[in-house]
Amino acid sequence: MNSEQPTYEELRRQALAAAEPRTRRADTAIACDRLVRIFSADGVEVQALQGLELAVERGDLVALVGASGSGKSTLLNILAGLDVPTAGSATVEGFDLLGMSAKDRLRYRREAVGFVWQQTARNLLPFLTAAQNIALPMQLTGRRGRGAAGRQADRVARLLEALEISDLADRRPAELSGGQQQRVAIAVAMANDPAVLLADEPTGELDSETGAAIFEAFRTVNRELGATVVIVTHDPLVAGEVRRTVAIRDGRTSSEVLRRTVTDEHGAESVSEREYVMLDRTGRVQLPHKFLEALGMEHRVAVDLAADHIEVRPDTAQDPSA
Ligand SMILES: Nc1ncnc2c1ncn2[C@@H]1O[C@H](COP(=O)(O)OP(=O)(O)OP(=O)(O)O)[C@@H](O)[C@H]1O
Repeated sequence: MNSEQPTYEELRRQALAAAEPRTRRADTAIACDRLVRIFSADGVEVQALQGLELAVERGDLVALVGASGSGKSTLLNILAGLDVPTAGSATVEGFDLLGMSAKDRLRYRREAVGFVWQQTARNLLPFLTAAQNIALPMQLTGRRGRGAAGRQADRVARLLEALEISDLADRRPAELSGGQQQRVAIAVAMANDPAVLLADEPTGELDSETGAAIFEAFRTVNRELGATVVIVTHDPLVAGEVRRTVAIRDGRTSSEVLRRTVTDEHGAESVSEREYVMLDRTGRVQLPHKFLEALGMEHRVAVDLAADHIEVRPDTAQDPSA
């Protein structure tokens, strides 16, 4: 470093002064830190999650994308309280998903999170009507006493209305289309007013038009009912519609796309998007394959500190032993 370049300490001071205040913990709905899930089957170990880090703010709507087998469903099952991680930490709305007692886990699954599956039939009981399916989770939490039945009926009506299915209240699942079933499923998942709604490929069995309408229903739930929503999807249309898309690669969060609406000087709105790669606590980043390929980078790269960024260059150094 020559004498005109700022020192590390000066850069650190400048960066701290310029940084936005960190998101307060109170605003975080989901926090996963170095999350590991190892499955053992027939003596073979599969590391489905390999130190995954993820923070989701309250009220956010996030899409999780990634190749088949990258760990998306494993993560969602853990967040749903259906599976327990091998190591690391995961907290959702103050519930510690590794340290919960069986009783707390049940309460967590019934009250703190809602879940929508891909298979429309899996979300609903076939012998109950839409309204009865929506009322069931409330009855299971066992809240009784004066006015409980009235409050439940009001909540069912409110959810039917929010999801625009009031006219389907008395139909059984077999009498509903796939898209209508998913709307009812979202209402069921929101019955106990959970803070977090999780969905695994909820539009996977639907045609693209119906899928877009269902995605709009998730938006409604996010906006009008205030739930933090995390959706696993393969659908690029869905992924392209949310403010934040998180990509998972090999059991870790690898990159993120953030979108925001910008208004130009003529008042015209457009969406600008920016891709970020994740930086973990040990300083590891997963650089995009296409960038590495373009510059033929592999194995070893040269890294330099500049005033406001870090430079990564192909390794052109001579091999000292050559
Ligand atoms: N119960 C299990 N037992 C053994 N291995 C498992 C189990 N569940 C998942 N795996 C393995 O963990 C890895 C991650 O699987 P996961 O289902 O989370 O991926 P995914 O990203 O959701 O894939 P897809 O998009 O195909 O659903 C895969 O290699 C999978 O085979």
